[in-house]
Amino acid sequence: ASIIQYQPVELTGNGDNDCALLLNGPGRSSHFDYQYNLLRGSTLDYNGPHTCITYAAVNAAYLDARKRVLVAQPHGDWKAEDVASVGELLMDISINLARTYGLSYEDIEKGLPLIDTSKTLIREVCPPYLSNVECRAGKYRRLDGLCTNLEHPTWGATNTPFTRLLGPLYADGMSDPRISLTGRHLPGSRIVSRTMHPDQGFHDHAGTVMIIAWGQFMDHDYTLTGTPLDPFNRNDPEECCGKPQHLKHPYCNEIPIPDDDYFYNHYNVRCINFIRSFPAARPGCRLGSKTPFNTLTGVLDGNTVYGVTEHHGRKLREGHAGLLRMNSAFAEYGLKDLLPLKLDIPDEGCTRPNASMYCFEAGEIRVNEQLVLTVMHTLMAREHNRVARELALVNPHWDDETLYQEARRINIAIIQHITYNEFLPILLGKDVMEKFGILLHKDGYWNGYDNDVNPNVIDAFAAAAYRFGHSLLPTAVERWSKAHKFIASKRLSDLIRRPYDLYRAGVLDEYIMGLMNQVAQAMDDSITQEVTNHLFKKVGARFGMDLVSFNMQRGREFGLPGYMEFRNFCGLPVGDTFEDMFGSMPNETVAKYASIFEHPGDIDLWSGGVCERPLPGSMLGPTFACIIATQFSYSRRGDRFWYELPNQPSSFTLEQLEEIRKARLARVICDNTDLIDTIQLYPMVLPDHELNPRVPCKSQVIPSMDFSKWAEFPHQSFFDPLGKK
Ligand code: HEM
Repeated sequence: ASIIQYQPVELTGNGDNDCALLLNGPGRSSHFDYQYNLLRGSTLDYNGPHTCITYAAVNAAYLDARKRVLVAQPHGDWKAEDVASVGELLMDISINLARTYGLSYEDIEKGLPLIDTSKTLIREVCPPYLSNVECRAGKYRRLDGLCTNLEHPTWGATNTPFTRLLGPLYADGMSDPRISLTGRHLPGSRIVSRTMHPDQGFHDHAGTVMIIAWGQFMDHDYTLTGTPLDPFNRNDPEECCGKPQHLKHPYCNEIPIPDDDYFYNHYNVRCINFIRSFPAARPGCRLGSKTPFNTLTGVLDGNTVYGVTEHHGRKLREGHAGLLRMNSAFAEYGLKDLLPLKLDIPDEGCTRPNASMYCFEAGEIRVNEQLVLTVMHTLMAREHNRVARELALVNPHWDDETLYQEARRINIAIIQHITYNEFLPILLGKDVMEKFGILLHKDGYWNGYDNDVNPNVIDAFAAAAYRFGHSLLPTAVERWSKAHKFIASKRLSDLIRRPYDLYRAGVLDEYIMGLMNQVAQAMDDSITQEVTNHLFKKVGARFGMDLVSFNMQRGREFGLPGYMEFRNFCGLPVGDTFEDMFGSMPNETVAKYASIFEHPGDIDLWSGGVCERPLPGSMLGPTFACIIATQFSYSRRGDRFWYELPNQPSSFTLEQLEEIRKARLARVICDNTDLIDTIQLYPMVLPDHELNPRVPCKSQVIPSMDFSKWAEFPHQSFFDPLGKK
């Protein structure tokens, strides 16, 4: 096979008939042949004459696409739907060129993105944040993540494409959801869900529900896929099932439910609504196949607390003393504040029993997805205000902005430290962390920032691997007393989008006590029916939706290749037959796969990943461990604001860094709750007399940070020993 070479062409005269892209061979097919996906271009014969795609051809495709696609050109912030309109236009142009020139898989994936579209009419509509951002190195990171990397301003920023670990597998080579390697349909997502992921309820041996809470809180720091939303209540549109084609939402990709479904057939449910993701506009508005995009930042930057736009960020602030706005509902009892009420668009992500009940507002829109998550948001918002007050004591001359930014910088460092110091060692285990270079330094600076690492979220992380948490979900969530005694529990589905228990004084602390004392479900193929049959159940309804089906449907519509390809990427043994899988998962699991899939290469990544046997010392099997560790490595090495770094405007002093290293989740809980006075050292693991003892909050076994290390001598003009000013 010949080596494929693409030649992006340097324009000097910018003539319309100059080549924008030279293909080393002729066009091969006038339609997208799924075979090309399978062959991935590797055995194609490229011995023909060169094919030249001219700037004139790109411009013609652009003008043609503009007739079909209405492109948004907002003056202020670019919202996901605005970006998507440009994404749709770019897809239309790419499809047009692919058809005209009969482009192969390889041409679409590697050739089209080489065209410099800033030399075409496309530049008229390219969002400014994707085409020309000037960065200056400052002390504080931007909320939208732009300029995290000074040379590549969009790396890690909001509303930019997910990173592909492997080239996508779309049925049409461009955007249609993946189909079987045989060219036929895959088994429906619900069939995979009910066959492979029934509710068996095994428990983990040591991990507490706090892992789930922190895990989901981290997920919401990382990833929220851009999808169309209902313009009124900002929830997923429900315009797929049962609608005639012409009334369906254009992004519908509904999930059929077989007639014989053991659960949904009782309620005559034959279909579950599902909406596809938006197409991204790539940086520089480059062409290519559909890539979904992330509306959050790829770095860990506490957007859960602070938001990702200036407008939202401002709204969350009190406006003085660097504080975040809170709701002092229990001030009369001397109890700590709750998050503020979500008053605008109150139904967004919130199931309200009546018009006088409100959910909560925080930096991330899914704060009310389930009560336990709301609890974590409350803790970290309280922590911000606690840090801001401490800083004000040592620096009374600091204004609102300085206090806010400094408290934010410290709070983000605390989140990063707890994640890598307490959460990842339990999730991945020390061996995996060592292998992927993500063990923290114990002292001194860590000088590992790498300008060439893009911290954007990996597609397979968002659409599959980091959804491992769905396997840990319990059927009921428990409340415990401060004396570590069980009080009561509530069904998980009754807490999803219904965080109202928190309006009862003292209950937040009881949930936190529960999080630390209740054991999580095992990380395995079994998933609670609370989310496979009852997800987002409406008030009074007896059934809901299926999260496991969503995971599969999302992976397919993202164009994620199958589980086997990711094993291969991770250097793990792969095979062409089901028997080849016996080593990595139980025999019965393999047999069940063989009963529904035609080819082992078709198995969905999320499904295969949760079925793998965990690695020693880890909660995860090798494929998920590899994808998740890769992401956490990118997010550290690609973050110019990472808290351990030296020599950056944002760097802490060594003394301050030593204080940040004292941060512990147990201390955050002790400092930001009302009743809790004893706690195990590592709240994500069950208490144990020897390994994880309970200690009093006031004991210095759980150290506190010393904020005097942030004391700054007032600037000369503030300092007036004679008291004349
Ligand atoms: C009761 C708890 C939870 C509920 C109700 C829930 C529900 C959901 C839903 C509805 C989606 C969107 C599915 C789609 O349309 O593709 C989702 C996505 C996701 N979930 Fe969960 N989830 C929960 C817990 C968790 C946990 C504990 C983790 C991780 C530790 C997690 C990780 C993710 C990730 C990474 C995504 C993809 C986000 C995106 O890019 O849009 N979830 N979850």
